Amino acid sequence: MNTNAGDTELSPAELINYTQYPIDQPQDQATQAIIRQIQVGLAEDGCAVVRDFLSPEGLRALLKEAEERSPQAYYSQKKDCNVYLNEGDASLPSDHPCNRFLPRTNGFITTDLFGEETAAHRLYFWEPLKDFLATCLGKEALYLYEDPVSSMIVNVGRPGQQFNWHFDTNEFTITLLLKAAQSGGYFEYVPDLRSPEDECYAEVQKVLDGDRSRIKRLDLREGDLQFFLGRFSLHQVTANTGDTDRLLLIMSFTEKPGVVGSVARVKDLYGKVTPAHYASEQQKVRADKLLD
Ligand SMILES: O=C(O)CCC(=O)C(=O)O
Ligand SMILES: [Fe+2]
Repeated sequence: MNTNAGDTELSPAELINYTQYPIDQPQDQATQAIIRQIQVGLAEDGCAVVRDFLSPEGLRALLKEAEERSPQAYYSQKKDCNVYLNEGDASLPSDHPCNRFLPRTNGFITTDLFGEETAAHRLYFWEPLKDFLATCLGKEALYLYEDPVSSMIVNVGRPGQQFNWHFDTNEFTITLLLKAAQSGGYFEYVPDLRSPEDECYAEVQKVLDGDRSRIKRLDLREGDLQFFLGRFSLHQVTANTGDTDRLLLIMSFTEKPGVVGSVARVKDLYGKVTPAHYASEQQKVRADKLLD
């Protein structure tokens, strides 16, 4: 029984636009076509959008859950962040990307606020979704991001709020836009700005210095699914210039099992850490040696 929605509980397949995207049937022609579309998008610019991925009922249920929880969103005390969302590096010059701090004012509804009874939880833990994403990425398997605070979250962008240029900890993210900003609140990104082998500091610096030549802006609409490689593509959300909140559901996946965010980053962004964060600090699992 769904105690939140007060109406019939929707199955994961009912949350999505299943007729168009029967993703639990990998051999279906429609699924094959959408996999190809995503693969082309990812290869061309590290990002792909699936229009109207959510069913109208699914969008309604997920939005309702997010709106109910948005008063509990966490807003960091620290408002100036670098692209690595870490403390910076005093041994480097002040204009080095590690020491360039920009305003970040958005908030997050964290994973722990979405119990097992929620539609968001059901969708995130739906095995066919994970398998579908792995196929799109040409990987044998994909793993849920095991961070108990930030694996599946909602980014809340109130009027005036923004999220600075940054890289994610986890490799793959899907986002579902639940409520668009009336104006502003654009997702902008630079595909593949860094690679697992190279931080590409000079290229990061150019973006921070205002070079927009490599920047792409996404046309994302409510109910769309965005497929994104956030560990390698620098990205930001521009200021919400409308009068209503922008709400975006984020589900994260990793290449290796057992990835958990760093204590400092998670505490700062999401306001809480768990014993799992401290445990993973001793034995950090990452598929590369990049900063996060
Ligand atoms: O809100 C968005 O579109 C992206 C949020 C994001 O980049 C993040 O939470 O790491
Ligand atoms: Fe991000």
